[in-house]
Amino acid sequence: MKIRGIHYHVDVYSEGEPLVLLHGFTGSSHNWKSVMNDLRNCTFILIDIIGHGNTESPEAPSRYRMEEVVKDLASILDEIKIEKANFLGYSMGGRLALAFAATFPNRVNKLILESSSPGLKFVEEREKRKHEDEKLAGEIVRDGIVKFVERWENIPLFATQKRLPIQQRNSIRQQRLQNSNLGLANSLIGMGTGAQVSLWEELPNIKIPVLLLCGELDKKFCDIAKNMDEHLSISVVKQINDAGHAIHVEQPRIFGKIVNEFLNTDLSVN
Ligand SMILES: C=C(O[C@H]1C=C[C@H](C(=O)CCC(=O)O)[C@@H](C(=O)O)[C@@H]1O)C(=O)O
Repeated sequence: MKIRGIHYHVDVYSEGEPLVLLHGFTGSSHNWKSVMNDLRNCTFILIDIIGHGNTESPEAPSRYRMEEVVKDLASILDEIKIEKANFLGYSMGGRLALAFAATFPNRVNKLILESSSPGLKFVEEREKRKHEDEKLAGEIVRDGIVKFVERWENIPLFATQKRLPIQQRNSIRQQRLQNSNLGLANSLIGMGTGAQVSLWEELPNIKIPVLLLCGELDKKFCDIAKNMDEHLSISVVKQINDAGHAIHVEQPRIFGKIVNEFLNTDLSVN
């Protein structure tokens, strides 16, 4: 569908409560197939984020800025005539889901953030990370997608994925390779962790229920989740045992059970 001048790949599977699923950097909506069967009573709204999957990769990095992409999400919901939805975001997708909730608070029922963050709190760390991401973006364009994916799947954050069956690892690799150099590079430049504004200051203003998921073996993002939990109004942290960063990949059954319980529990405050 054409959204604010960009062709977006959006799949909608209708059954119950609307749930927007937002994948991570280098991912696509295909990543969610392994957990959808475990999620009850959901109308799945699967979106390939700009620069990823079968969604267009515009030339201008500025079009990937978080402020632009949250407007895209609002337009997608308008297009499919859904006023309000639950949101589940993994990693980069979680940063996007949180930015959407902060921008359009009346359009989010419940928020699930898997291994994610509100960005970086201090300008010095943002500038440093922005420089690192821009350097990596340049290497993606210079060296090509194959070399980048080989490098990316071997970063320490994904070490636990080496325990996965080789067929599953190959499937993740093939999906990553479907992305374009330009799309991934511009995604890093436009909406990377260093490029986005800090949402730490927004957390106390988020008045909807938030489930913060982290993998026991991903200490960095468990620390971030626990810190976020201290600033959010209605939140809970669930640390999943024997899982790293991509919990929905490494522990899909437990992931589905926890997400189901959260989505199907009435958390309204009297
Ligand atoms: C390496 C760090 O940050 C990157 C890691 C995770 C994020 C992500 O979306 C990865 C998804 C995947 O490949 O499974 C990514 C992002 O949020 O954009 C970060 O760049 C780190 O140590 O912070």
